Amino acid sequence: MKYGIIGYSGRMGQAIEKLFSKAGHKLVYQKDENSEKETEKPEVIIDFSLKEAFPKTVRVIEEKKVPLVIGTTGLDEDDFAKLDKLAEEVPVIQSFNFSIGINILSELIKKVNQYVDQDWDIEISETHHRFKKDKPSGTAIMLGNLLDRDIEMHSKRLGSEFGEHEVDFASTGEVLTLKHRAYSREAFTRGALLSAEAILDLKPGFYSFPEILNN
Ligand SMILES: NC(=O)C1=CN([C@@H]2O[C@H](COP(=O)(O)OP(=O)(O)OC[C@H]3O[C@@H](n4cnc5c(N)ncnc54)[C@H](O)[C@@H]3O)[C@@H](O)[C@H]2O)C=CC1
Ligand SMILES: O=C(O)C1=N[C@H](C(=O)O)C[C@H](O)C1
Repeated sequence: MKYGIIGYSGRMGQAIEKLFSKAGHKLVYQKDENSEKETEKPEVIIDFSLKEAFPKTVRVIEEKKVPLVIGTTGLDEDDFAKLDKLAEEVPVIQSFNFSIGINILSELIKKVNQYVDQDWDIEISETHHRFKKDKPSGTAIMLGNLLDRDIEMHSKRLGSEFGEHEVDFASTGEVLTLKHRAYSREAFTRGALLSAEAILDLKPGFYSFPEILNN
């Protein structure tokens, strides 16, 4: 597969290239804040850049009309409206967290949510590396949106932590804690690879990562 990366020089861009080349795929397009290089037209573009890069990502996909796998966080409703527009022309797979574990955690949270009433306190904590620009994480926001109330979020920025998310449910007599921790960026790049390979067979439309996992 010929693929492109927007956010090539970043932590995720570099991790994507490492896993994709191991899988035998060919990098033909790369874009960063101040550079862009294309040797052939890509069959799919992977975006792990930044919120401020998003308008340019939209323009690149509008121009190249190729499928998009996007993991960039910090996107707002207007950005999602632009993704929906792109998805009229090409398949788009979006996830704030491409790890299998977080998608399992999401299902567990939906289950617990059926049992806890207003007598239970619920709080979410996330820990990431010191260089992460957005706070709270996109994953924490996504997990919070699975619950039927506004959730207190706590963020730590420590060293080179790859990503830890903890959801605590507490009544006055007990605490139930669900936690996921990434030990490597491969936790995310594996899901991005699965999505990039799957998207080649998809019709135009907006797809979540769970939809790809369940296929
Ligand atoms: N969905 C998921 O599974 C995951 C999502 N992420 C998200 O991916 C994004 C990138 O994370 P990192 O690689 O750690 O960040 P980073 O800061 O290491 O890399 C950001 C990249 O974006 C590029 N960039 C910045 N402005 C740009 C612009 N205007 N045009 C094009 N490129 C531009 C930079 O050159 C750099 O290559 C973040 O939003 C992060 O939250 C990170 C890990 C997993
Ligand atoms: O910036 C990161 O590293 C990560 N960001 C994503 C997020 O904001 O949820 C996903 C993962 O936790 C790693």
